Amino acid sequence: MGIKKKERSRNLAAGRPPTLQRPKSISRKATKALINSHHILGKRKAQALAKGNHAEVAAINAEISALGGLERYQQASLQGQRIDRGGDSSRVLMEWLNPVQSMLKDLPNGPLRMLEVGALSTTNQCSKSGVFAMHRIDLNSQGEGILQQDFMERPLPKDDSERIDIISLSLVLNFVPDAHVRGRMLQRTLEFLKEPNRHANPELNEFFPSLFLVLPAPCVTNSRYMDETRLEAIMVALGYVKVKSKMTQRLVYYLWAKKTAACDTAFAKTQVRTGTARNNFSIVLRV
Ligand SMILES: C[S@@+](CC[C@H](N)C(=O)[O-])C[C@H]1O[C@@H](n2cnc3c(N)ncnc32)[C@H](O)[C@@H]1O
Repeated sequence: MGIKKKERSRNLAAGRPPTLQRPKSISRKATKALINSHHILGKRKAQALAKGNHAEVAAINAEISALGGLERYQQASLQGQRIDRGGDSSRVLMEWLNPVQSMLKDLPNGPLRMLEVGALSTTNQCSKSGVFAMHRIDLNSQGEGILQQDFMERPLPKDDSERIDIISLSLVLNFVPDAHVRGRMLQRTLEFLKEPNRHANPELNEFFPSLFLVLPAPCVTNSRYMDETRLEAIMVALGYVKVKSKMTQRLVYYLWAKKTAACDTAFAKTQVRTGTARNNFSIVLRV
């Protein structure tokens, strides 16, 4: 009996598609180091590209490949989503949406549409909740249910049926190496979201249409060019209002509701803090 059981589970595992296999576990320290190395190489590559230095770009690409490429980076990121390492970030979003979850299950025009940019899994909390029609994209799809697509190249919605109720940018903006592209990415979210105040229920209008944004906490707590005040000023200029926020030692989470049209305010890379042990995370907005 026992032998049969063992065989059955081995067979199941053997038949599992490779994309659904758990990545080999690496230590927290090694995960962090690998992710940091990728971010540094990404930044250097963006600088080399801006200078038109093709030899340097090729050298950096080789370094990225030697680290296992985007694939290995994504595996390291998935490690960070493990329950014992804090769980996936959409858990926080679903907690925030608790007061309206029952309403979301029974909407007259069907489920709200969620676009998850930088999706690594189809089984995180927002997917499992069953309250959203999920649309997942990533530069490098990890498998079925995730479309391989660059958000910056995603075709714009033709009509309201293609517009989105909530976009998730969880640990994506910090992955983008260029501050101008980060700004454009935030501006671009507006082009995909539905118009505000479309629901009969005011509680739903409070939460949607919206952007769920997650960043490593040091992007706002320890950057020379970014703090909470500046991030909020940028988001308000885009027409967003902060509905929820939460900071842990590692991450900062926000839910921003789209409320008004964006205004013509530009944000340059301006120093907001001094000090040597700081990072250079910034977002530049051009109008
Ligand atoms: C650190 S992982 C974040 C994964 C997951 N969202 C999380 O919260 O753990 C960043 C992911 O964003 C993806 N990404 C970065 N820029 C993107 C873009 N322009 N369009 C689509 N995906 C993008 C990368 O390919 C990578 O898989």
